[in-house]
Amino acid sequence: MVVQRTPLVLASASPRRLDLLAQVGVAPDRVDPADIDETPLRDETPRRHALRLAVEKARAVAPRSPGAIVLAADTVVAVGRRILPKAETPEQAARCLKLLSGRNHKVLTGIAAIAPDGREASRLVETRVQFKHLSDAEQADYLAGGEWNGKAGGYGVQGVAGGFIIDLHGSYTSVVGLPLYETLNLLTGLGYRK
Ligand SMILES: Cc1cn([C@H]2C[C@H](O)[C@@H](COP(=O)(O)OP(=O)(O)OP(=O)(O)O)O2)c(=O)[nH]c1=O
Repeated sequence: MVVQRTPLVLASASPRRLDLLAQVGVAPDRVDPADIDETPLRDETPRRHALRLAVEKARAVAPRSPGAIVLAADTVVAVGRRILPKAETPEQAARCLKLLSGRNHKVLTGIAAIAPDGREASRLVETRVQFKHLSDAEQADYLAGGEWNGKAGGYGVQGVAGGFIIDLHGSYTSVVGLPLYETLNLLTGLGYRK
């Protein structure tokens, strides 16, 4: 008897998430980004926000992917209780860099998966990141480079900003957008086989 493997759908538009899965030999059968409202709720903590959005993204895509496991994630950068935006303009990125310069922040990534039988699993992964002090010239150079575009908190640890980081406690892959250890556990728990 041939046992069919369950297809995997990645509910994300982030090329980083696809690359991270490829790094561990997971190739989604389909990529189907979720289009949901990502505005934080009033008084929502960064942890709750990242987890809620990951679950909502997975739930948005699951109805159009019968028979598949649907995987989604959400990454948020937070200073204290303050959620930084996903930078879409140089002004937003500049405000983020100023705030992150010379201090600690947290990167919260929520991951969620839904199995074909409707079972749901989710996790929240927290990483503490310490940035060095960034001079005005360093901030201007980084902004000119454009790597901040579309990234939570206006930076990408996998690029030039990797050189800003004094200390990182937690999951590096979670900061890039998908915590691989926890994601593999989640998928395996729902019956996914490579
Ligand atoms: C902090 C940080 C974030 N990021 C990225 C990961 C995510 O793509 C993005 C956070 O936005 P998300 O809303 O988590 O993801 P997305 O909008 O890119 O894709 P989708 O919602 O469809 O899944 O920031 C990095 O690439 N490097 C980093 O160091």
